[in-house]
Amino acid sequence: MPQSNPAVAAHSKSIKIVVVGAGSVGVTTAYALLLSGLAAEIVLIDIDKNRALGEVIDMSHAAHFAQARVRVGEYEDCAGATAVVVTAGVNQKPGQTRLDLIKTNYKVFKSIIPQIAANAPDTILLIATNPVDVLTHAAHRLSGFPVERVIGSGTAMDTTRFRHELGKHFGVNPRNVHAVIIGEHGDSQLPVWSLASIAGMRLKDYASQKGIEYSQDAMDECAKRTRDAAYEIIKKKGKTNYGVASVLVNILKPIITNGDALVTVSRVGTYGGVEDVALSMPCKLNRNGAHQDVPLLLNETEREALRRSAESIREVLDQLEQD
Ligand SMILES: NC(=O)C1=CN([C@@H]2O[C@H](COP(=O)(O)OP(=O)(O)OC[C@H]3O[C@@H](n4cnc5c(N)ncnc54)[C@H](O)[C@@H]3O)[C@@H](O)[C@H]2O)C=CC1
Ligand SMILES: CC(=O)C(=O)O
Repeated sequence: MPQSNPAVAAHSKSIKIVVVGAGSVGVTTAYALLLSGLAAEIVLIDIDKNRALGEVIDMSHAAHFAQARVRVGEYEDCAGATAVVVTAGVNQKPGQTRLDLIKTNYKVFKSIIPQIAANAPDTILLIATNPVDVLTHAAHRLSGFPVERVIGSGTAMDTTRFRHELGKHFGVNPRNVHAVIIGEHGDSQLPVWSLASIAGMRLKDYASQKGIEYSQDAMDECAKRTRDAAYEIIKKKGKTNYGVASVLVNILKPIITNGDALVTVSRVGTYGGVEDVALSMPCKLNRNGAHQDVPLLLNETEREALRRSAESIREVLDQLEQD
């Protein structure tokens, strides 16, 4: 339902958000955004104009119960957008990794990112298309935008899943679990166990205080279910959409409201000594984009895992740059 918070409503009056890609992720995001009340205007762009139009007609009937206008657009309509969410491209088939999508989706990005940048030179790009880290890097290069204004949804999705798993395990609301997944939104992601806490206590201490059994095996199982969640969902229903749509709206919210929220998103930088790659660390999000002013105190094992994650992304980028 529309937001009743007056501060959010005041921000939202002039907010236009463009969603490129009116497939499953794009329309679920547009719908979640519509119901959030965060935007006054939502524009859908897709190479398949008929598909986008059908979605818009359907969603305009939902807009009746919200406070935003939804319409089909062209790249010229990106002008004045606070953010452009990019969800265009192919998704994984059962058994495929996210990195398997790179060739096809890089081609898609070469056709769409320059058009967005030409029409909306001051906007923020929010990338969801996979492999999201490699494509966040590509979008930075193809747009010429500063790194702060090219944000990949990254491990915001995995962090949400991780908190869900830990919340179930410890019997608390996931919002009260302070734990992050960093690195690649993919197989080399890593949980930051050394900083995970509930009610200000390390997980082991919380378990002991509550008389809950604690084992590293059970924790590793939570991390494994997090890492493999997309594979499992895709095997069963062919795609993922609700989780990512909510995560994208949660990233858009502090951008729209200048909220300074800390979210694990992907951004180009130097990680574990590996230069010029995009991967996720907690960033402060506001109207100017994603800011990496939250240095994590990782232990030696985590620093090494982060370096390996960064190197695996760098290898794909090197390959892409050679092709
Ligand atoms: N970052 C994340 O956490 C997640 C990312 N994804 C990724 O999002 C992407 C989209 O997934 P779905 O929506 O399920 O796919 P989909 O196939 O339902 O939709 C993709 C849409 O992109 C459009 N498209 C393709 N080429 C285009 C172009 N050149 N210009 C404009 N539109 C174009 C298609 O017409 C289609 O409507 C995939 O890469 C998927 O892996 C999916 C879920 C989570
Ligand atoms: C498909 C994907 O990247 C996800 O659901 O995490």
